[in-house]
Amino acid sequence: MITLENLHVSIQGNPVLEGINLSIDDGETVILFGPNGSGKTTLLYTIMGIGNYDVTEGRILFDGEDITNLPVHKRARKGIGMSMQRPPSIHGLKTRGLVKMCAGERKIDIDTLAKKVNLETFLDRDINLGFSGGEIKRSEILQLMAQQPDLLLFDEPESGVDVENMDLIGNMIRELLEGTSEPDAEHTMHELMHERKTSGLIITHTGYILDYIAADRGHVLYDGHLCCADNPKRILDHLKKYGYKECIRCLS
Ligand SMILES: Nc1ncnc2c1ncn2[C@@H]1O[C@H](COP(=O)(O)OP(=O)(O)OP(=O)(O)O)[C@@H](O)[C@H]1O
Repeated sequence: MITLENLHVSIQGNPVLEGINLSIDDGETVILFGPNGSGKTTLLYTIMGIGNYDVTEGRILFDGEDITNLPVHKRARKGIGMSMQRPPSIHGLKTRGLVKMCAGERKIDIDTLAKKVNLETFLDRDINLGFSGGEIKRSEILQLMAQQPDLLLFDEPESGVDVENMDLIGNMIRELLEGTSEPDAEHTMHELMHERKTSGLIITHTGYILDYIAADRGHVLYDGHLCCADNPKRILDHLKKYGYKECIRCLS
């Protein structure tokens, strides 16, 4: 699905990511931990192609194609979608309009989708304008439900979300990653899981999202370097017990 090869990224001449190697296969979900300022958001934005991030070395392959220099809309069309930590408000663009744009050529029932995330009364409001933290996250999920990307990037889906909204958002993220298929006469659940193509890369500090999804692998991004590859719940337990300072020992 996606491969990052020796990715070096700078912001205004300052190196932020230094030699990231990461592969995410079809249907795989990867969790990214890391202290504040370690470069996690930079990594997701660089994959999505948003902002002024300079890839100074290395490349990004999506389904085998080099997308390192593609603009964001082309990456979105190829099947990459992102939920930002703090998406901007857009004056003059209604939520309904943006959701429609996200769907592209796909036929969707916007009102029915909006109902699933309790946003049916928000469709005619300017995107994110005056939305609460939880409403912004639900709006991001709604856009992804319309887009149906093959690779989902989530930047801290739990931030600013209360427990009830976390339940809704967690379940919707699981649905986006794992689909809604139920086993039937022809397909076992095991077969359905292996037919799954949607992949995910999810940044989390708290790990709450791990209560909702079956993540395959976790990594820690420390000071622009990727370290640690393990079961994400085990990484989280270690981080709670020993903090990020232990990561320095793995890097050295
Ligand atoms: N537009 C920018 N201009 C200058 N520096 C930036 C810019 N964006 C990010 N940085 C810097 O790059 C570094 C990595 O930031 P990034 O947001 O990727 O970290 P993060 O790991 O996502 O942090 P957090 O967990 O706090 O969200 C930080 O030192 C940040 O200040």
